[in-house]
Amino acid sequence: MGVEGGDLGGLFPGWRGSRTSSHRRAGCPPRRPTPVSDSRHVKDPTVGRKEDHEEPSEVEGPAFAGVVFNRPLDTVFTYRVPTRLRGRLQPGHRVKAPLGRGNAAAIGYVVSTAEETHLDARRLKEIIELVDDVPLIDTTMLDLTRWMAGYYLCSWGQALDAVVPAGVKKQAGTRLRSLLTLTETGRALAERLQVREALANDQPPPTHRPRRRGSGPSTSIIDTSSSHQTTSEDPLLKVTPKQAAALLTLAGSNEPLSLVDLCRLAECGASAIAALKKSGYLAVVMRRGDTLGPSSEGDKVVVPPPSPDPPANPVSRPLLTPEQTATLEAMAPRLESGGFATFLLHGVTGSGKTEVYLSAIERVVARGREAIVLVPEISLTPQTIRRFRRRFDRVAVLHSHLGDAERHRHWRDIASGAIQVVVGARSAIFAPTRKLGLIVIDEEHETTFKQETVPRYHARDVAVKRGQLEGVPVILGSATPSLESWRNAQLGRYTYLEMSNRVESRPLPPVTIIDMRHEKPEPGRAPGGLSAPLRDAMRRALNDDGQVILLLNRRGFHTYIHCPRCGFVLKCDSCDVALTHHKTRGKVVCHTCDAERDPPPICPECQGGRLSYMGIGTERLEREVKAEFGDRVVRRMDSDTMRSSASYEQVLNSFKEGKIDILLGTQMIAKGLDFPNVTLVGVINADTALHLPDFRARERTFQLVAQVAGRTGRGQREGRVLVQTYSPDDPAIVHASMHDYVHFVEQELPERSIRGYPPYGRIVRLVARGPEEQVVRGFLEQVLEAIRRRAVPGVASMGPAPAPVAKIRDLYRYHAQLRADTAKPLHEALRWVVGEITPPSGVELAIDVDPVSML
Ligand SMILES: Nc1ncnc2c1ncn2[C@@H]1O[C@H](COP(=O)(O)OP(=O)(O)OP(=O)(O)O)[C@@H](O)[C@H]1O
Ligand SMILES: [Zn+2]
Repeated sequence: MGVEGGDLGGLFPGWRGSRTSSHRRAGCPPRRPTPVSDSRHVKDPTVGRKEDHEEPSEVEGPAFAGVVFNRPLDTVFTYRVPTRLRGRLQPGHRVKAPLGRGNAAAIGYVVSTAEETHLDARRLKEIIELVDDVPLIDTTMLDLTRWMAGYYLCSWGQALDAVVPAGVKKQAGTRLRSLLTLTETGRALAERLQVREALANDQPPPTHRPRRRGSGPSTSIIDTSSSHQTTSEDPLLKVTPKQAAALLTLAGSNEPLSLVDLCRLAECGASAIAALKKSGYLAVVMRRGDTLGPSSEGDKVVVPPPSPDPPANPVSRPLLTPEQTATLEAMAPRLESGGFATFLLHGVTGSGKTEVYLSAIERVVARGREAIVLVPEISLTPQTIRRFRRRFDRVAVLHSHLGDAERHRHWRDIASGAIQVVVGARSAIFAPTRKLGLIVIDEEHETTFKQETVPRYHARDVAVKRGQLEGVPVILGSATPSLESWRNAQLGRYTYLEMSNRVESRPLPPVTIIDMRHEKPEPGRAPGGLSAPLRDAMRRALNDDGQVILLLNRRGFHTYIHCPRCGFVLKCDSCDVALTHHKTRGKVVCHTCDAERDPPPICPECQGGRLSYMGIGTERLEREVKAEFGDRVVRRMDSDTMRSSASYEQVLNSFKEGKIDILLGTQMIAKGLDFPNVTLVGVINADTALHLPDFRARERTFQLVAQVAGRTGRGQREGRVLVQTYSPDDPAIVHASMHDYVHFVEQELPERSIRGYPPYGRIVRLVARGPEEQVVRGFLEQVLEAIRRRAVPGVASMGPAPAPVAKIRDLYRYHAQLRADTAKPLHEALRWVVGEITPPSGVELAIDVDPVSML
């Protein structure tokens, strides 16, 4: 597949298909499906089926369509559009079409239509049918996905498929119902019946209504067994009274009716209907309707149910601080009259960034526009959602745990223009808004905006591209911007806006570093747990009726199990990862593949040593804290305890109401939370990410510490922060403790620059994985050799080498890196890999452009 010449647009610059059914000739028409077989031999029962009951008119609409598929094929396939679909089929439609040697029907996306093709039309295959009544994708999304395919080195079909949620593709929450309608002959007969009735009742006969088009956009006739009357006998005489009642009922109804409804309204039985169908008076149409919630039919607008929190009227808006006002004024021209611009809003924790987003959105909503707000999944807290729901009537929240049907309904509501604000995680950037006016990315530095499966896109960067395509402003907000965004602001690509003060001039909390190298391990206490200064500070805060947050970014009880006699470390059987001891469950668990087993009684290696359990995770910390502060209410928040969003919401509510004194947990508690009574934040181990083999390890550490420190001192009361570390001199820790982003950046950037790492250079990471180590390695070596042979100027390559996590789920992993000053040469060096390179069986190759994970 994909072996013929020709290119997709963007990545594949030759492609210039026409987007509309204009009469423009497709400049370099897409390739035909390979291998080309005469469509007359396509053995598909649906081909040539009589699908429409509209009379054949002169055929209108483009005769050819370019279609892409969710496969790693960098090809736009040209198909013939069958007569019955001409004029209906549009770019953005999903279609079923024969693909490949076997001509198996595959679902693809129409990306272009054309009147002509330079290919031999007779040899082209024909589209089988439309999958959806209306196009799922608009032209902006076609452009955006084409850009994604080019930038992230995947196929256009793969990018398109990622944009449409599964629930929408499956049309979850709706089902096809078969309904009955009159055929031509049925309608003629019904009209005669009406006349006969009218005459019998001595009334003027009804004027003949023009024939309605039986099929709306969501209707297709599937059974038109219109075996026209051949008998010479007048059919009027053969119709029974019950059949007549049924015909008259349908003639009087504006809509097709279900069998049940028709029988009820006409007071007839199913046999009368069956007879009418058999005589060709009735036909069955399929129509899609909702199975839940407010119904929608065809393309009617569905207004969602009111939000659970009714908008507080009048909405209480705080008086904006001077910095907030200045920020909004700087953005005002774009908010009020549109146009693309990217604003980097660098505001310290608690400076009121969210309030700025809300006010900015109000301005675009006021002029009838919509906004998309992206937040990291863990920030989709009830607290955040409530703030949006209070200010806007129609908010759609796109959680990752939405069911398919709900997601489908949100999608339709958004597409119908019924939603003002879409708040969601990464994939909400593809929300099908009608009149987009603003995109906001909160916590723009977060790594969760990067998708780790194909297409490996970064939602922040896609957002900027979408803003550019749609001509709308984009706000990137953070207290700790990514170095990429910082540099883009320095280069003038983004407009830099700063808010350096907390609201109401609250001070940023003082941070104390505790050097754990000098903390003496006390008998009975976990080394690396609560230090004496932290215990003191906790006691003081609690005695003062303050609340405490403790961050430890490791779950489990012991984090490391080894044999002191032979040095053996207990690892997962399937992954190159040390196992964590979960004491409550009584298991050792792999945090990579989730496999768990009983802890071995003795060292499995030397069969003699007793295993020693080391390290501290949140489970052990919880026990320590409870032992120390027995009279206090302690809650742990990590993915082991927070199995549902309900438990998350419940804990946060209790904490807010002061029913919890000490909240401890992983990064889940580090971000976005806004609780005024938190007077102490303790970081148990600031170094968990510091020594990872990742050039961003320092940046991540800085961000985490600065963000969690920002959770205190947010109310009337002052807060303080204690940071336990074994690396007290590391710049990430030192600068975070001084809330000094700028100095951190100034010292970090030169190191990146010297090594050619982002934000100065661009990276593409290749990861190959497979069950046999030598095969994986050999394959990646071949790929790199081929890349090196191409010798694209400016591209440096490194590797292959075993990935830092060398095995996951029994698959060996090798990685390699390509680097260049800009993205272009990297694309050039790698573009051919998509669609052309076939890894050996069992081996997969991931091409990760702008990777955020290096492990
Ligand atoms: N102008 C204002 N006057 C009074 N209170 C305000 C104002 N703006 C925001 N606040 C309040 O200050 C607190 C912090 O604001 P907000 O949550 O918007 O800050 P933030 O910068 O988004 O915080 P972070 O990045 O730390 O999560 C909130 O409780 C908010 O309601
Ligand atoms: Zn594992």
